[in-house]
Amino acid sequence: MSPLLEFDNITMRFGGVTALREVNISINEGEIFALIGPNGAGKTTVFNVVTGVYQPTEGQVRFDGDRIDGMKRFQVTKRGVARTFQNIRLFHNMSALENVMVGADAHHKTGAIGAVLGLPWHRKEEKRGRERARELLDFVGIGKVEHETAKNLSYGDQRRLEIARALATDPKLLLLDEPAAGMNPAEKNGLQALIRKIRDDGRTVLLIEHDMGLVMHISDRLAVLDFGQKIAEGLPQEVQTNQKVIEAYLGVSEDAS
Ligand SMILES: Nc1ncnc2c1ncn2[C@@H]1O[C@H](COP(=O)(O)OP(=O)(O)OP(=O)(O)O)[C@@H](O)[C@H]1O
Repeated sequence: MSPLLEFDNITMRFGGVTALREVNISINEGEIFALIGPNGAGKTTVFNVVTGVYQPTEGQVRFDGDRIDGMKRFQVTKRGVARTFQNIRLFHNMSALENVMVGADAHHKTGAIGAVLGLPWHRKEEKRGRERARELLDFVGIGKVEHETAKNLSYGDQRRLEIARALATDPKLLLLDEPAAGMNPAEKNGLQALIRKIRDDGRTVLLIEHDMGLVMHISDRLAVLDFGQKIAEGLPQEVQTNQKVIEAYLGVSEDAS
């Protein structure tokens, strides 16, 4: 089986800063794959390279068999990649339902003209969009608050809403940037179940997460970045006992032992 996402020797430089150095990552369809590493290791840069925010300085990114490095963000979205952000980015004064409907707009066929003229095709599409948004809110477990303004939702529900909005583009690959940040233990358990449900629904999940309990529990495989380099990759139990990883996290230099 060919991988869904491949990072082939990716280097990303910002002036004098090398955020990623010759990184190779290969993620299979249907996996829950985690990216971990200390602050500033390059994790968010990986997301930004995948989603077309940055064009890598060197290397290629392949998604579903095609090169996507150099594509614009909306092109990458259309190919089937969606993401959430470290800091929640919702339309705070819109309802939960509206937030998800906006997320689905990337896939609508009729544009502004259809909306202004009230064309039947557009009305049909809007109705379908509303139904789909409802399904997604139910799927992530917040169907009951569809009319609630986003800013009035609990923190955990806002995170779920962000996920629903990302799912509205019907992605093959969902990127989650620190989805458990700021969650209490009950919310984290719920999130874990939701991530599994997303995978069981036929999607692939790539997540950045600092909560090691969650990562070790939920990931099929993970990769560890440190100062822009991949220092380890494998099953959770393999990575957990890897000496390089332990040193990166504890900040022990190689010649200190
Ligand atoms: N647009 C940019 N311009 C300059 N430097 C950048 C830019 N984006 C990232 N960097 C640098 O690249 C390095 C990696 O940053 P990145 O945000 O990817 O790390 P991270 O692992 O996501 O960190 P954190 O866990 O703190 O979010 C850092 O040194 C950062 O300052």
